[in-house]
Amino acid sequence: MAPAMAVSSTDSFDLTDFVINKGNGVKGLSDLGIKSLPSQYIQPQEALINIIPQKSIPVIDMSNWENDSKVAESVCEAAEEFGFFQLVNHGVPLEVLDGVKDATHRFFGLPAEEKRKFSKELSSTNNIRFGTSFSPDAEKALEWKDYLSLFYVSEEEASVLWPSACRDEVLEYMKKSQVLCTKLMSTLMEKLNVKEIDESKESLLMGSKRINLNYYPRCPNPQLTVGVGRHSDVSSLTFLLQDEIGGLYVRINEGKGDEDGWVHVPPIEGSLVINVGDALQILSNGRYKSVEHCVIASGSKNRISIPIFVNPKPNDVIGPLPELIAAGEKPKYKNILYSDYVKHFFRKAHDGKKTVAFAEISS
Ligand SMILES: CC(C)(COP(=O)(O)OP(=O)(O)OC[C@H]1O[C@@H](n2cnc3c(N)ncnc32)[C@H](O)[C@@H]1OP(=O)(O)O)[C@@H](O)C(=O)NCCC(=O)NCCSC(=O)/C=C/c1ccc(O)cc1
Ligand SMILES: O=C(O)CCC(=O)C(=O)O
Ligand SMILES: [Fe+2]
Repeated sequence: MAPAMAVSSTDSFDLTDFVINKGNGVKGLSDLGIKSLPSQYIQPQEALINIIPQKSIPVIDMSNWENDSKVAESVCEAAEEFGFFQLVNHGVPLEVLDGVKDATHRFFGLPAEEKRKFSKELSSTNNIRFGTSFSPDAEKALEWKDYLSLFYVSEEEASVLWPSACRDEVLEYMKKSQVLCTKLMSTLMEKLNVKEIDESKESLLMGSKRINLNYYPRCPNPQLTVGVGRHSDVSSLTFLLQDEIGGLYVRINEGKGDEDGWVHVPPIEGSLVINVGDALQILSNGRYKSVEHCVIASGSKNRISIPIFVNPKPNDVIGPLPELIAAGEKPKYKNILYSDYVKHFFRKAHDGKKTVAFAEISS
């Protein structure tokens, strides 16, 4: 449980009650105009990062996708080498991206009592969760982020249960990004000699979707905390839309001495950031790598981001694809029920790339 706290100026203030139970979130704290960071948000030194300013992740222009096979080649290379890249001219209309960003601001602008209706405690379904930090019960230090997480089941369910402040725009964004998703998955599979995405592959690669609306309000001491701690996603692929503020960092050359460090993912108007998640790392037997990333807090601006996590279905068993094993590869991962993998991820605080060890075959 997050420790009970006292804001230095108001000793009787119960932070857990205000932020978590009452649904004010860190946005509520920021809106109070607090001048210093409450102690619960102070992260240990190792959570803070060594930044390499001269390096970056690839930016790929997809305008020539149909006529130039080099574009698809760059996507596969970026997924193998970096696990993270940005796409421009990707075909998802810019109005749709703007629409979902506006809708995110609209949702977080609602009064706390309205947002709290979607909290774990009050929501009528586990498929919708408004919350703060990542896993407050498991964390030694809290993260400076509020979120709304929506697990997609059907249009019908969404139209009844999702918040009306953002529902239509979120659904439109999910729908309009589907073509891009299928294109990227087919290309990544072709490179592994998996020629056809049949029904069972479609399920493993993109059988379920979760979309998060993330809100990182202005923070009084941004360098002492994090927006999101170091983690890799448990998805197969993540499509991330960020606003113009910046703050997302990706780890490159993990474990390679001086080269090991973090690079910024600069906001590019109209772009989408794509990253490989643990499920695709496991399915590809390590060929595509999920990569650690984190978000630093901003001292001056309220930032939003909107990841679509494209995942296996919760009841799928994931493991290295049979085509790879048939071609003689030694499996690096066990077969594991995807929902068990995700529960393992959600049960602990963010801890870099450690989740994937849950599926590794020990040598
Ligand atoms: C196992 C799931 C996740 C939940 O199943 P459930 O048993 O019906 O639901 P529960 O509400 O009992 O959730 C179990 C636990 O998971 C956690 N959890 C349940 N959703 C959530 C939730 N959106 N948020 C953060 N905890 C949650 C939460 O800890 C919760 O415990 P508790 O708080 O005690 O109820 C199930 O939906 C499932 O298998 N989903 C598969 C598809 C899926 O969601 N994949 C995850 C893609 S998300 C991803 O790649 C990255 C996400 C991410 C997110 C935040 C970050 O900072 C960084 C990364
Ligand atoms: O806000 C961002 O840029 C990234 C968020 C993220 O990594 C996540 O939600 O998994
Ligand atoms: Fe992430």
